[in-house]
Amino acid sequence: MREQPGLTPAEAGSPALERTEAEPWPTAEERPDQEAIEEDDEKEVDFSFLESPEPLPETPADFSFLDERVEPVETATREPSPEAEEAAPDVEPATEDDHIGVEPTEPGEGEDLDDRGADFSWLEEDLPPEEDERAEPVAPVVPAAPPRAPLPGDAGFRLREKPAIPAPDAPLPRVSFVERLRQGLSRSSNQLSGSITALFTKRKLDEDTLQDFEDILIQADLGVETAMRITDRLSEGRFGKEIAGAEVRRILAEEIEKTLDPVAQPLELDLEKKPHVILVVGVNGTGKTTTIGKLAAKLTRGGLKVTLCAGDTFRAAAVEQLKIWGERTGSEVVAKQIGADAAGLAFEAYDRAVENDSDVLIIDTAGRLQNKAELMAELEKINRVLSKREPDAPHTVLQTLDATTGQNALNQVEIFRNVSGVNGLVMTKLDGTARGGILVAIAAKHRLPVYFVGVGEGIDDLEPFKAKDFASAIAGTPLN
Ligand SMILES: Nc1nc2c(ncn2[C@@H]2O[C@H](COP(=O)(O)OP(=O)(O)OP(=O)(O)O)[C@@H](O)[C@H]2O)c(=O)[nH]1
Repeated sequence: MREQPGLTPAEAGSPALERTEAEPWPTAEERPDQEAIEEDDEKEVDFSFLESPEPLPETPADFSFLDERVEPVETATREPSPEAEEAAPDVEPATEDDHIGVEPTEPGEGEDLDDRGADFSWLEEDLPPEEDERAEPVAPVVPAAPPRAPLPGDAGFRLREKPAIPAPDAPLPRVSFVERLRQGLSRSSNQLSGSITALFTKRKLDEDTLQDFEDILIQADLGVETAMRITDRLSEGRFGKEIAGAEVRRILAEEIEKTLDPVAQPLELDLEKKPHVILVVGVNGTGKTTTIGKLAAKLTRGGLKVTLCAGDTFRAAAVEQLKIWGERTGSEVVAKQIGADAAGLAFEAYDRAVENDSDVLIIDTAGRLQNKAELMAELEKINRVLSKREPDAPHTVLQTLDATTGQNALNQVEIFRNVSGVNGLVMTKLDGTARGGILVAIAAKHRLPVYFVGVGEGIDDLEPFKAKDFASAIAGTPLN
């Protein structure tokens, strides 16, 4: 379009204002309103007309096209074949009795389900295994889109590529217990490995090195006795020679395994004397109740019947916690109100376990009372009372030890062993502790069986204790 001086672009684009060559544009003088237009442009635009109450001028609408005759389009119809006529049943028109269009039922109307004695037993039936019997889903049939012609490279466009959708995370494979033990003990082993590497890099095995090595082992909670034995073993035939860190770790693992091997035993159940009674003792917070739950899970999964006794009548939460474990494992829980006599409760629980034909009775106990003497008196009394029912009961007195407490655990075994005749240990919280070495010191000193180790709070986080796995996890050597 030709340039049109004196007009705003909007006006210039308006067909009403276009002129031909033959009809030249008027000059400013010829257009007296031009000034006014320019003035108006500078002013604020007045949209008040939009709100004007005046009605729009009515132009009579032309609907005459509706009266025009439209020629019918001829369509081909097909008469039913005589065979089809014969086969098709006669369909009567619907009557009111056909109930086409269902009346909504008012709440409360209709049949009374209770009166009919409806059978809901199917609700309790086990669901069939989903995987095997599920029908293959039928994929919807979607017509394939016609292939799109590629845009020419010089067309000035580029098709935006859809960002790649990351594949959903594959379910994490269940980490083996050994792996979890290694992860759990990695703080303990990293500390030890780091010190060993730093000590033995380009250094001959002399008195000072051996002394430093012994100190490292003691700091790792392995105990003086074990530390001295490992140091002696290391110096045999190697004194005055260079030794690699890997070789030191291998010897360390071997010696730890030697110490732990005699105590890594399974918990033996004598079901000739049903119920086998396990009394669980230990300082509060060391994981007694949690360990009882995990043990009950293992036993019930193994097909044994278990009764639990909430003998920690000092702490309400412990009773509740045990009840939850009872529900989870399908074990009956014998409990009483807070402050009840724990020995009396253990006695009743024993009778209940006999009545309900339990294979195993596990008794929880308090870890803390008003004072230590009171706690010890209570534990002694539980033993006494139980032995009235069955001379060998409790058959197992299991002490839980918290791996994070380090050297303290040694003293705890000493005390509980004397008072309640501990004859087996479970070390809990080996996940994430830097003090896992304490188990070696306890094994060396007390020589009590270590039945299980705990590496977490979950139901499956308790595993039989294996000397080789533990030794290689602490020493940081590969498992072979
Ligand atoms: N990380 C970890 N936590 C654990 C483990 N075992 C127990 N716990 C946690 O330690 C805490 C104390 O455990 P409890 O089972 O209540 O200990 P308790 O000895 O019965 O305590 P009291 O009833 O106070 O005597 C809880 O939070 C447990 O979940 C374990 O192996 N690893």
